[in-house]
Amino acid sequence: MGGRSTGSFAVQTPPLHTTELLRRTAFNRVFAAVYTSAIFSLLYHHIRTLVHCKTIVSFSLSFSLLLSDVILAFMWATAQSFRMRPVHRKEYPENLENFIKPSDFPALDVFVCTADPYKEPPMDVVNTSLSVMAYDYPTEKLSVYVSDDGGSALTLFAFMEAAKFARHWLPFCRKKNVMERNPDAYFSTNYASCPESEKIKMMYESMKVRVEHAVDKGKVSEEYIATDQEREAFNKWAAGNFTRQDHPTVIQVLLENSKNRDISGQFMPNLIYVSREKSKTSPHHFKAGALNVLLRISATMTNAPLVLTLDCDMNSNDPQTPLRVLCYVTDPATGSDLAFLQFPQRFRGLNKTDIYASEFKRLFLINSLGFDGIKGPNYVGTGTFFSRRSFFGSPTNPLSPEIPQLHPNRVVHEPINSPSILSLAHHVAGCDYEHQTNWGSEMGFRYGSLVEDYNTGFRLHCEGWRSIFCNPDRPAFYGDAPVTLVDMLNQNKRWAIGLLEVAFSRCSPLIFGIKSMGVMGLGYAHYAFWPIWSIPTMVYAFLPQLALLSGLSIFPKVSEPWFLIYSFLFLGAYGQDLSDFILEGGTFRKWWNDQRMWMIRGSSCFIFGFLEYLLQSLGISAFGFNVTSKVVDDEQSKRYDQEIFDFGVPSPMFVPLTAAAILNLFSFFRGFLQMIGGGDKEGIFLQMLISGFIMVNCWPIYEAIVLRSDKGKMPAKVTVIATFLAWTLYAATSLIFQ
Ligand SMILES: O=c1ccn([C@@H]2O[C@H](COP(=O)(O)OP(=O)(O)O[C@H]3O[C@H](CO)[C@@H](O)[C@H](O)[C@H]3O)[C@@H](O)[C@H]2O)c(=O)[nH]1
Ligand SMILES: [Mn+2]
Repeated sequence: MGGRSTGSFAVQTPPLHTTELLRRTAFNRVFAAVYTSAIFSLLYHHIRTLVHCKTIVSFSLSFSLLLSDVILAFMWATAQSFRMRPVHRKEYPENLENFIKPSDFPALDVFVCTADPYKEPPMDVVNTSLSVMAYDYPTEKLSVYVSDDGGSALTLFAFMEAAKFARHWLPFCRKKNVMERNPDAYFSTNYASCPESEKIKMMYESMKVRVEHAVDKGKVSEEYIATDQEREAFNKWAAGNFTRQDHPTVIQVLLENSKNRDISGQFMPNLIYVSREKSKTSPHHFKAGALNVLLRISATMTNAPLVLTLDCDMNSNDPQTPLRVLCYVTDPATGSDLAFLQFPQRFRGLNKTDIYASEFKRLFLINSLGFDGIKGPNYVGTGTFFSRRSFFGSPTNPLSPEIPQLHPNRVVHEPINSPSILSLAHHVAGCDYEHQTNWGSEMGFRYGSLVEDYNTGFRLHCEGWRSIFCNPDRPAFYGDAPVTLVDMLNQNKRWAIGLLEVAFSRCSPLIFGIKSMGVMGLGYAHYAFWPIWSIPTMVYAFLPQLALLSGLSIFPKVSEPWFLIYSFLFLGAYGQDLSDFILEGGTFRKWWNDQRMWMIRGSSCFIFGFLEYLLQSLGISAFGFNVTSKVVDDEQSKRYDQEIFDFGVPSPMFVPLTAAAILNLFSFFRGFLQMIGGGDKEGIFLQMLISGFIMVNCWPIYEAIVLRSDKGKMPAKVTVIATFLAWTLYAATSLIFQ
């Protein structure tokens, strides 16, 4: 950080940001060395056993254990990239005034994506957008673009209403210095009640009633349409052949910052509704496609150098967030190779011990701190401030877009609502526009994976861009996490498929990634191969138990030194995981639930993701982006708040999970009988430990099968199929293990 001299005294300019290496780094490195030796000795043990196998059965058993442990070792080794150099950063937005005047702030384009008015209620999208429109940022530099992939008049209507409400809401927030600028969140807290706030609340409630009424009816009533201009906009839907998958582009400028003023007389930010052209014959590339259209439309209208991407549920919780971003962006020391700043995904309304581990503390926080000490965190799709330039080639090798109007350096002079701009905007939103261009491959958000966020961040890092992790004490954003098990598993299955698409692509992190960026590539490979976690999970959930049921001992005896290696490897990995978790503000109960969810993912959504990916690769089936529902019924949310697992909606993904639970129970009791009956105790001790540990983890499943009678209990169908599966496995293996 540079100094500044005042008169004859050299005064240190107060810093904009600081970075501190975490204290646990040294320990992490030593521990990694010790743990590596333990892994190698275990692998040696496995290979030795394998060589001495005399039968096919014992060979396959040993081979499965070896394969599982090799995969676990791979996961562990690649995860070390997150442990070698973790850092904490701090920003000091209060010092910003020493460096830059508000009139020199860079412009900011905010992208909000939504895709389905029934899974993502338009009122939620509106709340998210209002929360960023109310940022403490010069309004003439702020634009909010909403992408509606649902192509819904209901969402447009909600935004027409929001534009009117914003005229009151924005000055109110400024005047009262409200921190919570998402009206829904504000009015559900203990806000300071006064005549003015009550008046605004009434307006908010009546807007909500109109929007929800329209959503319930599935159309916008005549009485709600106020002007000819609005009617004209809705006429596009009335034309008859307008469907979600097939419709022309709709671009509606709802607020213009050189024209529209709020009730206090201040100009408003730009607000633009976009629903890109869709046609059944052109691929639309889901969210990445939507974001690229917004990149181009915003280029024609405002072309701000800073771009914030948000999911429709991710609303702002701190109006000063853009100022934190400026702490890095305006600092000359930051360098011109900064592609994006990532804020962690945080979630509103998680239950106390986070039973579905939706917080993803490792993914969104711990590992991001680790990456931050190297080249920076991976992009997680939302809460991300990009430099527009980073979408157009590497830091040293810029790519020119196919038309000059999209160039990231261009300054737009015309008003956004002028006919020439609008016609260009429609042109770049067309579904054939990207034909034979670099969009999605070298330019913009990258295609080819259902986790476009992971893929795009990965490719940017490979190109030589950096990123920064920004994790202020007051969370910058809050989003929604799925509150039913099946929603969570479906979301994670989509991620698994998307990750495998990158893992086995031309630019696999394992080869291309490590070649381009060393240790960072390892971290990316760790994520790409997440789904293969299902292999060791399934092996350890079934194999020792099936062996136990046949009275077969497959692990070292307690008295053998190899037993110590096993114990060290297990306790070491779990212990370090727990300590990372606690050091970053977690609790023991949350950690416990987190490790349980990893077992559950490994034996449900990851296997199914794996299979679906295979089927797609063989051309047998195709998958899409199945949007996570942000609506919950009261009963489900009650169960969630009571921390009860929700198996209510049957899913094939529950079957392996339930089969494992049943099998572990039986094998444990079989082993227990053997032990008290004076059989071999030492030989089956480890198998008993594993079964016992899994059983403790499976408690919610036993409860859901036997003890519960509410609607979230295990569907009988699943229990029957799982029991049959467990029994078949037992019958088959007991023949083989003879
Ligand atoms: O065709 C589509 C599909 C989705 N979306 C939007 O993408 C966002 C994320 O969708 P969601 O169903 O909430 O997915 P999640 O799995 O919860 O999201 C995580 O994972 C996604 C990648 O799978 C990332 O894009 C997200 O940013 C990240 O939060 C939402 O705003 C959607 O409206 C679109 O705009 N168009
Ligand atoms: Mn989401």
